[in-house]
Amino acid sequence: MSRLERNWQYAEQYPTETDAMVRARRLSLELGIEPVSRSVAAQLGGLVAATGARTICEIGTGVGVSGLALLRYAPEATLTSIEIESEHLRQARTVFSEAGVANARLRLIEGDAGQVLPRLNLEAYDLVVIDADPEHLLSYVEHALQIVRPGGTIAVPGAFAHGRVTDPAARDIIAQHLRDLLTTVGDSPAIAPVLSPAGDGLLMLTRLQV
Ligand SMILES: C[S@@+](CC[C@H](N)C(=O)[O-])C[C@H]1O[C@@H](n2cnc3c(N)ncnc32)[C@H](O)[C@@H]1O
Repeated sequence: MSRLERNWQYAEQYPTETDAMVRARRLSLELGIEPVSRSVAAQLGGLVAATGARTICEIGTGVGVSGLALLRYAPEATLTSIEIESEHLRQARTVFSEAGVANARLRLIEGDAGQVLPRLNLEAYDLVVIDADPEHLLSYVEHALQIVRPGGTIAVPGAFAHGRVTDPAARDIIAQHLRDLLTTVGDSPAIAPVLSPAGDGLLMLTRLQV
């Protein structure tokens, strides 16, 4: 194992999670739903804590691992989370309930993000997390830039597409979309981009107040 791999593995194993997060992660893996990794969960929770985010929107609830991380350090925050699979949402409701998250802090929307995002209020969210349907990522980022407030952040776990983005031989559409996105935001005067190697890559785009 190389030094960089050791560092990555150490960072992945470092975060401690609540019992509810551990249970949700186990359930997610049992159901074949890929949750955010431990270090990505920690970075999302840390981002909320650092920025004081109160209004959070997420695409891809899964069974709620990322949702629990987003709400972990922010008792005042509310989470709007969009999920296309009713069974995933049903499991997520149980996960949030067993974790003691009050219903008033949650708006769980069953539907296709492509249909739901245009209905959300403009500039209403401090943080938008996109963790679903990578084929439509570029469109989701465009919508997210509309609903996030100036100074707010869009977070994209899975930014390396299971390592394909960094593999020059990988030419599939999702890897290409992600490379296009990384190039576009890297040059944008309106966005501060940060690419973390946590998990499978975590891209964080802060909408500048220009
Ligand atoms: C990678 S999993 C999300 C994991 C979750 N963020 C977590 O960490 O626990 C992606 C989820 O997005 C959902 N999904 C896929 N396509 C979608 C779409 N078009 N709109 C909304 N949700 C979608 C899937 O059903 C799946 O539950």
